[in-house]
Amino acid sequence: MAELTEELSLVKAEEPAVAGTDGKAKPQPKPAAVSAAQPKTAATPPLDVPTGTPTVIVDDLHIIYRVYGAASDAEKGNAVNALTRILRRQGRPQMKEVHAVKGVSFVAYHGDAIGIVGRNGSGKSTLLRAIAGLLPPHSGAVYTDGQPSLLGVNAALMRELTGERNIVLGCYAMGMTPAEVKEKYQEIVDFSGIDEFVQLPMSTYSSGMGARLRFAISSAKTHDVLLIDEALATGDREFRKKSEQRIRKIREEAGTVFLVAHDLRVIEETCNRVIWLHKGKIKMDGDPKEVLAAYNKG
Ligand SMILES: Nc1ncnc2c1ncn2[C@@H]1O[C@H](COP(=O)(O)OP(=O)(O)OP(=O)(O)O)[C@@H](O)[C@H]1O
Repeated sequence: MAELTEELSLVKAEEPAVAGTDGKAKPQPKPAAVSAAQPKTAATPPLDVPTGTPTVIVDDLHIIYRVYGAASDAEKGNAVNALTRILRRQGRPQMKEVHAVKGVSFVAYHGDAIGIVGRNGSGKSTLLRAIAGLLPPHSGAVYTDGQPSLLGVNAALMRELTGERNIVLGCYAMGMTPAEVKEKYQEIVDFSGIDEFVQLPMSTYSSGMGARLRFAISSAKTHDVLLIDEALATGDREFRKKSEQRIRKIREEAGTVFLVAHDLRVIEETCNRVIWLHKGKIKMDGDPKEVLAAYNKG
């Protein structure tokens, strides 16, 4: 570990607070500046907020994916469609648009842990990626106070490297100094529970072990805005309990946490607020018990 830290001390962290993951948001205005531009409120206003100043403002956000070379069902290749296109002098269908987030607005505050629920394809991951600054809005805007860090199931740890190397690299990627990495190393190993596997390449880990290590690395640092996409879903009960405590600690240290998980228990145990997305729109936003009860009803 000591040699590794030394060896890597030459590596300069250029992108602080990336959570060992994949991105960084655009420059963000301070809450005082943005609070004046209060966005339209969500369908149902949150109940258990605010505990502090706004950290994230999502204002009438629309995200559209453009899939090139894709054809809609109506355009798919058959003789009639091909002939129609020839007669209309149109080329092959080139592009399909997927309107994944449709006019979403809400405000998150310091100390909020917000669960995002919704069916497959409702836009949860897209919304998180947009808050992290990884997807440009088609229209509308996202303002964040502080650096959002996205921890996703596919967070950029390297499978061919050992857990040890990934911990060190991940910590550097989050902007820690060599001394901080040394200090945090054992805590990360202990929290992840991967024990002696830390010396083996991550390609030998089960998906649960990989997810636990990613969460342990990312949460070793205090984040202004931590975005977690399903990372806790593969943990066992004991790990979920530990993660819950850590999320609480991040909230106490004045951060804001967003959590996407299909396991509603994780959301209920961890969050003080839940946003229900349906077909790219907010269907409900408020107290976890109320929103989850309505969501479960369908
Ligand atoms: N890279 C992409 N290119 C084109 N369309 C995409 C892309 N990523 C997501 N989509 C589409 O955007 C919509 C929202 O997807 P998204 O992954 O955000 O939903 P989700 O609620 O996170 O789903 P899940 O619960 O299955 O993870 C879906 O219709 C999906 O097919």
